[in-house]
Formats: sequence, structure tokens, C-alpha cells
Amino acid sequence: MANVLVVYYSSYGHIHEMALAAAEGVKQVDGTEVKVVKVPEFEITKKYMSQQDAYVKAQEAQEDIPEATQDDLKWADGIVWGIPTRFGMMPAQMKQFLDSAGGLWANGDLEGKATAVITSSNTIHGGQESTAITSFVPFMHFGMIYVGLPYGENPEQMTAEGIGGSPYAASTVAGPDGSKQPADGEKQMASRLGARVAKVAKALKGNI
Ligand SMILES: Cc1cc2nc3c(=O)[nH]c(=O)nc-3n(C[C@H](O)[C@H](O)[C@H](O)COP(=O)(O)O)c2cc1C
Repeated sequence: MANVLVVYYSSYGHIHEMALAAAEGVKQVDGTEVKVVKVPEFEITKKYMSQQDAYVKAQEAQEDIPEATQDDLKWADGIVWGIPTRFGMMPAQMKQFLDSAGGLWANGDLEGKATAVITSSNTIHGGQESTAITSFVPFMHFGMIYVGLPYGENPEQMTAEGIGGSPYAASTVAGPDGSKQPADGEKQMASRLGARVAKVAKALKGNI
């Protein structure tokens, strides 16, 4: 049995939806248990962004998702991180969650766990790849084993359409005003990534 955690932060719901797609992929792998949790929001972000309808609606839709704890990270054999782009890299909420896990780093608690990223940005060149690649850096410090999303599993990546998905991460393009919802092909790639992390986590468990 391998435990897979899908831990995400989402202001407007795109990463929430992609995280649920990844969890569905995990469920397709026998002998795995999946848990979906969200990184806590900042009070200052609530104060300023609660004036936006899209933010309020997306937060209401996530009310039933439990907040992530460090015990969740320890429980997991594999971790899928849902990380939207903020100025080309991860949001401060996610960075704060990682920065508070220095004790896990010191104990080596996350070493050897399979890990992967799902991301989202409004524009196709606005951080789809840079967010995944820069997120890789702290995950290497934690000693996790990065799982990519190769072309071989994802014919969607060979399309000329403006959709997310790269060898580095599953992703969605939210569109200039953020109103585009994750496309079926983008969710399919997130689901395959969830399944891939589950398979790698199972294979690694007890062997590393
Ligand atoms: C403070 C801030 C910075 C952002 N920076 C970028 C950016 O650098 N490039 C981009 O394409 N989109 C950017 N966006 C748009 C977000 O990436 C987009 O809203 C997000 O991926 C949607 O995911 P979510 O619905 O899960 O929050 C930014 C949004 C905010 C609020």
C-alpha cells in the first residue's frame, strides 16, 4: 500500500480542479490511498482578494477540503503539489508551507518520496515551465524524487493548441482574464501524473 498526498493552493479554483483530477489518477492505481489537502490561506490575501467574486466562489468550493499539515507530508509516500504561478514562480502561501517544514528537512522525513507538480498560469508563457522548474529546487533540498510527465504518455503535448502540459509538470492555461477552465486534455494529463506518482511511490516504498 502506498499513500499519495495531493497538496495544493488555489485562489481561483483552477489548481483545485487539477488537483482533483490528479487524485482520480491516483485512485486508478491498485494498492494506493489518496488524500487531497489545501495549503492555508494568508489573512492579508483574504482581506484584499475577497473583493473579487471569482476568488470568493472558488474559496467556497474548497471549504470541505482539509488544511494541510506536516503530518500529512509524513504520511505520504508520494506527493503531488498543486502550485499556481505567481510572477513566474510558486505563491508565498506554498513557500511559507515549505519553509515551515524545516524540521522535516532536518530529519530527512521527505527523502525518497516520489513528487510531481501541477501548475497553472493565465498566459502560456507566463510561468508554465518556470514555476515547475523553480519548485523543483526546494523539492531537491527535501530529497524527493521528481516525477515528470513525458511525451510518451501524453499525446496532448504534441498539439499546436494553446493548452498546458510539459515534461516538467501537468498544467492548465487559465486565459488572460482567468475565465478559461481546465480543458479535458489538461485534466487528463494531471490524472496521468497522479497515477505516475502513485506507481513510482509504490515501487520506491521500502527500497530507498
Ligand atoms: C499575484 C498574482 C501573480 C500572478 N502572476 C502570473 C504570472 O506571472 N504569469 C501568469 O501567466 N499568470 C499569473 N497570474 C495568474 C495566475 O497564475 C492564475 O490566476 C492562476 O494560475 C490560476 O490558478 P488558481 O485558479 O488555482 O488560483 C498571477 C496571479 C496573481 C494573483
